[in-house]
Amino acid sequence: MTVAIALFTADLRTHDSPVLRGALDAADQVVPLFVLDEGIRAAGFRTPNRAAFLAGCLADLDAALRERGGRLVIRSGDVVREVRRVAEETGAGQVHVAGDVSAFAQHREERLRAALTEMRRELCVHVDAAVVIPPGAMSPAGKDHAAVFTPYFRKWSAVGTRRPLGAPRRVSVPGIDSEPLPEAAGLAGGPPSPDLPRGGETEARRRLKAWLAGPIDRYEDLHDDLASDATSRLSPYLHFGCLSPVEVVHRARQRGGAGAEAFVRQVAWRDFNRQMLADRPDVAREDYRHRNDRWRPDGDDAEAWRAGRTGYPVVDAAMRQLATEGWMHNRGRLITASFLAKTLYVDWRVGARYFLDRLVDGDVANNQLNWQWVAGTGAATRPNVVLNPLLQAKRFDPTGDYVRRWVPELREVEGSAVHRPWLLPDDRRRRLDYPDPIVDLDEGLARFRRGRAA
Ligand SMILES: Cc1cc2nc3c(=O)[nH]c(=O)nc-3n(C[C@H](O)[C@H](O)[C@H](O)COP(=O)(O)OP(=O)(O)OC[C@H]3O[C@@H](n4cnc5c(N)ncnc54)[C@H](O)[C@@H]3O)c2cc1C
Repeated sequence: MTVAIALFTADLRTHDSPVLRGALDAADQVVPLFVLDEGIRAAGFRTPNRAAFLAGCLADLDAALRERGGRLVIRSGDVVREVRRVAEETGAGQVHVAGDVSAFAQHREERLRAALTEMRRELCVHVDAAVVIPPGAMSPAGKDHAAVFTPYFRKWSAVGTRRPLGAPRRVSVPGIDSEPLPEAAGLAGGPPSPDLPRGGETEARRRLKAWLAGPIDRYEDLHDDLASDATSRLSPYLHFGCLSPVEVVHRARQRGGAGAEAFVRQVAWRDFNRQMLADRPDVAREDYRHRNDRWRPDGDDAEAWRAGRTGYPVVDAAMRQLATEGWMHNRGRLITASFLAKTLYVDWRVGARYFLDRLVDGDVANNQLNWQWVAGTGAATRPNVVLNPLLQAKRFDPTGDYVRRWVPELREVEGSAVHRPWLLPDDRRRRLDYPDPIVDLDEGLARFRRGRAA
């Protein structure tokens, strides 16, 4: 009886899982293993929202494997030590794992290879299943990344993708001890956001099916409209690998139409950011293009921003959406990031850290590089553009419904007047428990230009 280990990392699913399929094809029995590694925890799972979501993903993966006659084996500790132990306990001759270009995963792969070679076992590294087209497939991995999205996307669209794999029918697991499934509270201190989405492949597939059945057709027209909430909300499921991006793109293309095309283009941004980070791991902390900014440090302004009390309703609405759902609309992310980095001229790293702490889809490549894009230190071709929150509100929340949904203090203010509460008659204004703007937009703009020009 031969045994192989399928080591799950950022691919917490049974459908289109090259790792699970590879292990099943190679051996009679498979150990589906997830290691709660100290390194993973330090790298970001300690945040309550992502910890709660991860706990949901693992419970769902275990249930899916049980339906197929197997189960998930959980271990805690150093991933290499635990893989060695499981290989010794079960006599597994191979370990299957997904390729991953992040510095953390590369280090893990090197250590696994060394340990398994010493044990005369084999490490089988599969395609990077977290992206559609892995960084090395269009240009050598870790070299010569594309710095401009449009030509990258043209090339990306021309590369064929592999066909998604189905889920296995049966998974036979050898007798082996497992720790209990982790509880969210045990993974991270502090409660998650109250309206956090539920983690796991089942919920991911339900959402994808519903999305493809109709709403995707409105995506091109409505994806920027804050109140319509007309985006897929698939980002946390893609981040944790509950959904394969290859399958998502494949099915969207099958569906076809302008909405699907616009949606696929957006999914390509994940691959674009990942290939940049693969080549420039320093951009997680350092400017991609250094511009001698005289950033202001964390302080009262940033605190008002975090609390959703800046006095600019559209900014505050988006920050409160983040606090409540652990997720924020992309247009909200653009407005709030521009407000912090350019209007308040606070170091983009302060905002990026807060987003990473709260976002259930928080992801180093997508978060840091989007922050840098907005702050003007990233790949944006117009780095000095400042998003005026009042103009953004007029365009992307013309009725004011998004603000009224998230800022209860302003719920009684009708129409677009909700975006400028300081213009209300004095007696009405006084009755609202809502702050005056913490910054004058023109002064903010002048400060940004002075700082950047210096
Ligand atoms: C300052 C800032 C920080 C961000 N931080 C993150 C982050 O940590 N994690 C994250 O997944 N996305 C991040 N984004 C990108 C984007 O806002 C989210 O991916 C999107 O809002 C998720 O919602 P959705 O699934 O409904 O997206 P949809 O509009 O339905 O898009 C489909 C998918 O495409 C991908 N996508 C869409 N836009 C982008 C983008 N600009 N960059 C990368 N991928 C994209 C996502 O995986 C998304 O699920 C950030 C954007 C900004 C401006």
